[in-house]
Amino acid sequence: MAMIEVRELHKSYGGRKVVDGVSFEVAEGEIFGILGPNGAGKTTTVECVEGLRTPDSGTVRVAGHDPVADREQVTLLLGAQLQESLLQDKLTVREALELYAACYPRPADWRELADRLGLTERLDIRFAKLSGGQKQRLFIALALIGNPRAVVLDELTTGLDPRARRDTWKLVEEVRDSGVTVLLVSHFMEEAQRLCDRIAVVDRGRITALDTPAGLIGRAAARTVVSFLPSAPLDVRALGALESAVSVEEARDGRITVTGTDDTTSALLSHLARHGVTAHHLRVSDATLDDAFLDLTGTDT
Ligand SMILES: Nc1ncnc2c1ncn2[C@@H]1O[C@H](COP(=O)(O)OP(=O)(O)OP(=O)(O)O)[C@@H](O)[C@H]1O
Repeated sequence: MAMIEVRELHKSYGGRKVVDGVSFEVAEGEIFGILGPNGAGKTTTVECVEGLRTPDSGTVRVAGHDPVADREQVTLLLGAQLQESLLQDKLTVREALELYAACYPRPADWRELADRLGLTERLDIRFAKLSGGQKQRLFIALALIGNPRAVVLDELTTGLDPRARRDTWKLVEEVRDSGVTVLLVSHFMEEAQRLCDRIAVVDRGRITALDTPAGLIGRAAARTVVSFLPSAPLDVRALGALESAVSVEEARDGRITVTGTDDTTSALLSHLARHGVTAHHLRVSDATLDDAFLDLTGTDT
């Protein structure tokens, strides 16, 4: 049985479809990502999974339970990351952990959890005085305090500096390694690529692709990115006509970037040789999840 199952989920606000037939399953022990541009319907989808919103139609199951009808059961099975506004500024880390632990019949040992999440030194610090990274660590601790089998983490690293973001990613991996299934909402490509076993790309309320990060990248039309500084002026438009070329850009410093497939790279090198142009500072790289995302949604994040 899947840990989380969503079938044909529909939700509208004021007649506007926000979630339009979303279906996916999250297997036990998986980190499953929901990735999409702002307003795509990601939060609405996971709030239906958490039982915070009632779907207009479709079914949602968490370990076989309906989040609306079996609210109490699902609250015990599924930990949810709090929104910042729900914690009082004056509450200390210790008070928050004790308070939330008291809400569950079989809570985790909050001292152990604080230790795992690097919060032991911060126990007497008030919430308002914590750094962004420390707040997020506290939210992860609170999501895990009821010993859930799965957690929903929504835009966990938004607003964090790169270092704190990487530390948080490590924690999410540790959470998965401890046997907890993770449903992660993100609009950071790098985050999804690094953490997720599978990703559903959501655009305007629909899933446009569902695959492993490598599968999504492979599916994108553009797979190879070549950039170079030409030794002599080049007709940039002619490069756009090369086999399977998807885009050609010329930067202000004269660097040209051609996106396409391996065939485009071969055609480009032959083209340069024919025109007696040398490619200085040549870089060839595989497309990233960013490129795949643009292909699959037609939008940037
Ligand atoms: N309670 C509500 N009433 C009306 N419209 C809403 C409500 N909640 C969300 N919306 C709208 O529904 C759309 C989808 O919102 P949602 O938060 O699910 O998207 P999202 O993909 O999580 O976006 P973001 O990354 O910006 O959080 C947005 O246009 C949002 O303004």
